Amino acid sequence: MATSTAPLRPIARDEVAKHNKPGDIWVVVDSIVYDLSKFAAMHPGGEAVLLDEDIAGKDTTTVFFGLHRHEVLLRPQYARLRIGQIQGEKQRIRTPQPGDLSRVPYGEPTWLNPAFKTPYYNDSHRRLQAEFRKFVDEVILPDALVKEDNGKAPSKEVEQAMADKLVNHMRLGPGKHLHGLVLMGGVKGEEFDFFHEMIVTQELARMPTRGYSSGLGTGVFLGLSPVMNFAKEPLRSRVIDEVLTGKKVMCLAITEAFAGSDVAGMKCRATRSADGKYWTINGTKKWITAGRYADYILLACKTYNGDGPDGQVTTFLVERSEGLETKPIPTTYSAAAGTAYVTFDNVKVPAENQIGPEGRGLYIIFSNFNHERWYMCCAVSRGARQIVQECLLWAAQRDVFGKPLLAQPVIRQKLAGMIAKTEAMQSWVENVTYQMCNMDYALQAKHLAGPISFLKMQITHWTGEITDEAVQIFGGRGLTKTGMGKYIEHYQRTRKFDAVLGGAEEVLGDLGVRQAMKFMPDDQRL
Ligand code: HEM
Repeated sequence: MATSTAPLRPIARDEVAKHNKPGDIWVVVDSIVYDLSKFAAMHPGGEAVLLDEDIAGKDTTTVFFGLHRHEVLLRPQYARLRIGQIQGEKQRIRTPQPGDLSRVPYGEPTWLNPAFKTPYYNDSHRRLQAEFRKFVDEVILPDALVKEDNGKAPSKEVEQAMADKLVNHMRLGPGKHLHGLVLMGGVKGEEFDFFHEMIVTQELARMPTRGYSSGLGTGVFLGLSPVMNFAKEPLRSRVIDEVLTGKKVMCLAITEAFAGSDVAGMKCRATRSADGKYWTINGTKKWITAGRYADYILLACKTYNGDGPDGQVTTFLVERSEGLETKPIPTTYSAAAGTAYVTFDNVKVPAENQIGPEGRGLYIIFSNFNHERWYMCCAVSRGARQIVQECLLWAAQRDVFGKPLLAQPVIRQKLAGMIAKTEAMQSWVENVTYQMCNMDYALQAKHLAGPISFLKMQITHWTGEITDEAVQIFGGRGLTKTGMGKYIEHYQRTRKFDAVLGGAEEVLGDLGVRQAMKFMPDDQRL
């Protein structure tokens, strides 16, 4: 679709050519004639470049797309510069519409390419994907782009719209909480499987707004799962309802300055009151995503004076109350992620807010780790595909040394490696997702902890390599927060989050091998 359907005045190229001097500059971009006479003095790229003899009065389409993203032309303030269209010509460059599938090669996983077959996805997956993509493009993305820049929390309207569309329900994954519900695309809650969940995750991961996306509802599936599986009534139903309907925001607080991957090394502590009616919490938590604006914290800390031995890890639902403070931590992510340093200073928590049995906190936390890591694999592998797409488009539209960048064998070589890794990641994620669909929780815990560890380790490693190559392809633009390479800069700045969070690459590799050794037959020798 063209950038505008409004009829424009037909103008001859000869007429354009006459406007080529200071105070009188016209140019052509994709058949549209722009009058830059007044704008030239305000042009972010300077006035001089527009007065160049190859620019003023000329067709500048190739030069323009070597220097600007297409979206520049769509900004209302620049759309006003249009004065006509070259006689008999049409716009060639389409403006993507909400919900569109990418037509860039490898811009979508193969199951969304009509030429390819898939054993994993059926019509209900396709319906969900189509409706959810449109929803993301129309409702979430505009808010995400603004908030990623200004560092503010996701807007309440977006959170409410997501809740109304049952997105929070879907992000929790398949389960009884979906039964009886009709989800986007008319998908019945009962038929919702891990591929549906993967679609929701991957569609969200298309947004080039990683801080915002992290802050947006991540706490729902990180923090709410333990409440759903281990909390007692009536707390359980109240909190589930409030979080799923968007009334309250939740986060998960495990890591500390004292304990990252070494979860058992935490120092935050809860001491039981003599009458057993409440716990008093003291300590700190660090790198808590969405912590800045969370109403509820699912906290893991060590317990004392309880029924079991002192120093065991127990989980609690902590509500905002006296003595609880959340301070922003500046990270390479946008502040929209709400990353917080949390301090507990004699915070009183009622005994009924204990989640699960005393001393079983590590089990409760670990029980969600496979799902959390698999979620990250789905998201990161989809983000990598966005990087590949940016690079393919850039390499095709950018001219250097008189030819498109793509004409350089070294660039094609880089793209080949990036594409191959992206396809391998998606295929592996789909394979693991298929196993998840066909194993109950116990079998997943037994058989998939290792493969998911390797999957995450390899996906974040490859995505790191893909991002590095992307920066080489974009050059200085890949290090610049605005303009052509802004999304590459964004990914290269934030990519380490995935390699560290949810289990560092090294820890996961080690875990994967140790899990594999559990299955090593003792009756085999070389
Ligand atoms: C419709 C006409 C044009 C508009 C609305 C426009 C707008 C802009 C904007 C908004 C930027 C800031 C960077 C960005 O947001 O991408 C920019 C940068 C720039 N523009 Fe234009 N521009 C126009 C035409 C041209 C043309 C014909 C040239 C030809 C030389 C040009 C050369 C540049 C350069 C060299 C930069 C700096 C790029 C960089 O920093 O990498 N612009 N322009």
